[in-house]
Amino acid sequence: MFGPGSRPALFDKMAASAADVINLDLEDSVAPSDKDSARSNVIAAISAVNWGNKTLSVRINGLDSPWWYRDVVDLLELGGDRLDQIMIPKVGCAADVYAVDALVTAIERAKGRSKPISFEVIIESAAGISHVEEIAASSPRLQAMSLGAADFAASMGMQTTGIGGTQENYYMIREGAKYWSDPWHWAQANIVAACRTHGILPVDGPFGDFSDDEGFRAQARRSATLGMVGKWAIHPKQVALANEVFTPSEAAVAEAREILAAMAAAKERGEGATVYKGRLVDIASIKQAEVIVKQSEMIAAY
Ligand SMILES: CCC(=O)SCCNC(=O)CCNC(=O)[C@H](O)C(C)(C)COP(=O)(O)OP(=O)(O)OC[C@H]1O[C@@H](n2cnc3c(N)ncnc32)[C@H](O)[C@@H]1OP(=O)(O)O
Ligand SMILES: O=CC(=O)O
Ligand SMILES: [Mg+2]
Repeated sequence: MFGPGSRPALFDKMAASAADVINLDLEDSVAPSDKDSARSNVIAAISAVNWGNKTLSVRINGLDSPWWYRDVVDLLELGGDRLDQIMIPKVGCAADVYAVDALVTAIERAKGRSKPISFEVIIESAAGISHVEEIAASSPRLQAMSLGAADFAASMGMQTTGIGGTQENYYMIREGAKYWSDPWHWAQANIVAACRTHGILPVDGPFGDFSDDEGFRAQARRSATLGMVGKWAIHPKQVALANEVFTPSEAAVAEAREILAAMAAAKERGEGATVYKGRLVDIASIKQAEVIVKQSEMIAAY
C-alpha cells in the first residue's frame, strides 16, 4: 500500500489496511516543494503510527536527485527503529544499490542501530532492466524487486500513458480479430528470473486505473502466474484485489495437495510419474505443488 509522504492524513488508514507492506513515498507522488515537509511527516509517523506487524518501507528519492542522501541520513538518524526497509527507485546498476548500502551501513554503525535496514529496488528504466541480474545480486540487504511500469514505459520510449495492464495498441491481428498481448511480460519474466536466481522476491508495481477492478485482477493474475509474489496498491480498493489474487485459492491448494498425495502413492509403488485427472504428474509436479502449498501456509501463518 503506497501513500504520499505529503499526505499524513492517510497514514493511519494505510496502517489499518489489509496490506502486508506499507510504502511511505518521498519520491514521485511528492511535489519538489513538499520534499522537506514530507520527509518530516514520514520520520514522525515511523514511531507515532501503530504499523502492527506490517513491513514498513519508505521510498527515498532517486540517486539522480538532490534529495536522496538527506532522505537516508534523516530516516536512519531521526526515524526510530520501527523502520524496516528503504525502497530505492530508478536503480540502473549494482553501483546504485552499493551507494545507498554504503551510506546506510555507515549510519547504522555510527548510531548503533541494531536492526539492519533491508532494501527493495524498483526496476523502472532501460538501464535497470538491462542490468537486472547484477542488481538482484547487489546487496545482502536486498529483499524484493518491483517493476515500475510508469517510469519504465517512459524510459523505454513506449508510446503510452497507461500505468500497467492492457495497452490499446499492443495487439496481434488474425482474420480481422484483435488479440491483445502483454507488453510488460518480458520485463516481468526477466525480473522474476533475476530474483529467483538470487533469492529475492519479485513484485508487480502500480496499476494506475484504480477504477478498473477487472483490469487490476487480470494484470495481477498474469504476474502471479509468472512467479511474482504481490502487487502494489496505489488506492485502498486495490488491497483486497491484490490479496485475493496472490493468496492461492482453496481449490488451487486442494488440487496441489491431491497432486502431492498422488505422487506419494506413486512413490510407494516405485514410480516417478503417474496420472492425475487424466494428465501427467511427476517429480517436478511435487515442486510445483509445493510452491502453492507453501504460499498458502505462509500467508495463513502471517
Ligand atoms: C505511478 C508511479 C508511482 O510511483 S505509484 C506510487 C506513488 N504514488 C502514490 O503513492 C499515490 C497513492 N495514492 C494516492 O495518492 C491516492 O490514492 C489518489 C490516487 C491520489 C486518490 O486519492 P483520493 O482522491 O483521496 O482517493 P479517494 O477519494 O477515492 O479515497 C477514498 C478513501 O480512501 C482514502 N485513501 C486514498 N488514497 C489512500 C492511500 N494511498 N492510502 C490510504 N487511504 C487512502 C481516502 O482518504 C478516502 O478515505 P475516506 O473514505 O475519506 O476516509
Ligand atoms: O514507480 C513506479 C512507476 O511505475 O514508475
Ligand atoms: Mg517510478
